[in-house]
Amino acid sequence: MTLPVVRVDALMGNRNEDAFRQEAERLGEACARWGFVRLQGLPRDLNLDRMLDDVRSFFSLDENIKHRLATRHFRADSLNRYRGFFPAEPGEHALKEGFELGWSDFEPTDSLDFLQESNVWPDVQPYDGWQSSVSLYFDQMLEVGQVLLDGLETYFGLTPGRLTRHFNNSLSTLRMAYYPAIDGRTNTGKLERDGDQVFTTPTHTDSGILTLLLQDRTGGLQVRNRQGEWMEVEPEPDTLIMNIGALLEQWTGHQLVATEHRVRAPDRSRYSVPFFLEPAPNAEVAPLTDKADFTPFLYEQYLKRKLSQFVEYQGLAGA
Ligand SMILES: O=C(O)CCC(=O)C(=O)O
Ligand SMILES: [Fe+2]
Repeated sequence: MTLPVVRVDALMGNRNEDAFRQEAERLGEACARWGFVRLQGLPRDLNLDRMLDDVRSFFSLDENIKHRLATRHFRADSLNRYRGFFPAEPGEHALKEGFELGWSDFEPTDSLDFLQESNVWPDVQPYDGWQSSVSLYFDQMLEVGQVLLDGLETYFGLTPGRLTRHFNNSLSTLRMAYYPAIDGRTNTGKLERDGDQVFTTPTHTDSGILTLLLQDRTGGLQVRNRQGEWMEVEPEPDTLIMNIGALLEQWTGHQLVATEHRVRAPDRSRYSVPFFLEPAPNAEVAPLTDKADFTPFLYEQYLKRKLSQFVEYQGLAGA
């Protein structure tokens, strides 16, 4: 069994209305049934191989350069608590390094509110133009995300803009991730296990709206289907994996599902790039369908509550 394919080109640009409706229906059904989709027919100017090269070159930077970007949880004198680098922590529940960025246009401010936190960038770039290449990828993910939301509006018969309008000034996060190879000497302490398999990202659902995942050719991503069986999502060229987050599940009254997934520990280095599409802080989350029944709230309230559950973010202003 493989995940359904949705063609992004059918949902974009000079679109043919019939093809658009048909693809929006496929997208909605796949998100309702699986919560996971393979995206193909991606924009021509989106260069996935280049992004993976950019990620590998970031993690090959000198350790000191990366550590200067670490968040305060890992580096006491850091000004950043939200956006930045996190090192691998052998013995913990996950085993990966990461570097997280938000919307590239945030200006540095001295506000204590982490929602105002600006990006940090390496003081030595892997190559000239690396930062603009990564920023371009961020903008392209935001655009693909909007195209998909546009399709979901059609699937649910919503007024155009009902969802998409909440994504200007988005709080979306781009994460570059590096999973070191594990071997017999690795401290696998608290890592999740299932039979003889070990997982460097434990079973979870994503918390936001939707995730656009680029993975290299190593493999290891597993998704739990409706029967409760784990299936492997094989890497494929020119493909992104999309999955629904818990907030969109709630927003749609559980008509779309946030599906559990996990990542098996690799025996060689693995690189992946999840882009977590998130609304603007002041987006009002109010029932989207008549199946949804909850009191409206602002996205920033949800985010602060979520983050306060993660030890890395303890002490965030207002969290
Ligand atoms: O690295 C991956 O392939 C997926 C990671 C993931 O599920 C996550 O960061 O939420
Ligand atoms: Fe995830």
